[in-house]
Amino acid sequence: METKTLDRWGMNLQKPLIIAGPCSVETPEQLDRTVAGLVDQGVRIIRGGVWKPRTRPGNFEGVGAIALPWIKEVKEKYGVKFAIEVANPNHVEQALEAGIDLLWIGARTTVNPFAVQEIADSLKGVDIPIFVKNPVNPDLALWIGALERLDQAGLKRIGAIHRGFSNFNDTKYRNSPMWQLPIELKTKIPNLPLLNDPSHIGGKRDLLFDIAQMAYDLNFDGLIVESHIDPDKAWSDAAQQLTPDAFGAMLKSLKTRNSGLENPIFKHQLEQLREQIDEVDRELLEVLTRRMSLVEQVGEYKKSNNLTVFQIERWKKVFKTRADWAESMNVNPEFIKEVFKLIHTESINKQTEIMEGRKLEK
Ligand SMILES: O=C(O)C(=O)C[C@]1(C(=O)O)C=C[C@@H](O)C=C1
Repeated sequence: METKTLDRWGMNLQKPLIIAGPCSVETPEQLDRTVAGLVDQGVRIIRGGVWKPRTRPGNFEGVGAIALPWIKEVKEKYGVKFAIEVANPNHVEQALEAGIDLLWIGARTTVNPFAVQEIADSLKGVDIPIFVKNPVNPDLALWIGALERLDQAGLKRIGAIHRGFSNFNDTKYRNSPMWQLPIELKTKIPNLPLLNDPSHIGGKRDLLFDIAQMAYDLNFDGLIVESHIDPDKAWSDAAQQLTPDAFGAMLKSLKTRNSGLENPIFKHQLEQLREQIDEVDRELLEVLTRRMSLVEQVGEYKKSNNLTVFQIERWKKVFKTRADWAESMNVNPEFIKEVFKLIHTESINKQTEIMEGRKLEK
């Protein structure tokens, strides 16, 4: 898909692009005071939820279209641009009529191709920047699919927002970052502007800085952050919103990184290290190939002696010892466990092929 990098969006946008504002627009006063605070911190694009899709009914679901004139007012008063979430063509129509500058599609909408297509159709012929949040589930194809629907509708300024993924196992984050997914997205669509949403990943104020710094380290194009003039009294997402002052302080402490290799000395050192990594990776592959050849020999033995492919006692031992070895070598045992789970799955597949005398479908 074709999309323009941020510097070609024609709105004088620079990397890092910063969007901040309340989770929900609540009252004209709350909006005005929050925007005033954020403008003081140098923020030029404000976010604010008008329609809020919530997981369960009975929670505050946004004030709705009555917020649109309030938004118009702060836009004029402070000269800011405004971004809101749209979940259906009706929202799109009202947002465009109200002169909203940027749109985003939320995580609960991205999961539904029917809904995304309807939004894309309602935007045909309209030239407005639009961001797509990742779907709630870690499904890269669904995320890309939503971006492609907008691309096919003719939108040229499309971006993505990484807000983390639902994961019942994760106790630290509200939504697990699963950084490998935005990295894969960027690898597949390098031009795509990619923002990080530390508020929804963290769910708690004190986690935001580390998440945002990680995003900067990974060369994200910017941040979208929830900020409220009085976070503890916020009608939604109270625990994860920052005051404009706290947000300003966070922005100042974040370290931006260079993606290019301007310094020739550093470039040379990096190239040398990369050459060594190439070599080590080749060795790693050779070792894996050797291991797989042994596994295949075990497979032949199991076939002639009619033994099961999966040997639970041996597998438990392999799994435990490798994690212990990792610990003693100062390598993260959780990482090694994941590596060995993958290796074991491949062993099982290879031996099953040997047993059944046929290739398994990939
Ligand atoms: O020890 C075996 O029986 C093997 O086939 C090797 C191996 C492994 O990959 O380490 C593979 C499958 C078994 O479930 C256990 C271990």
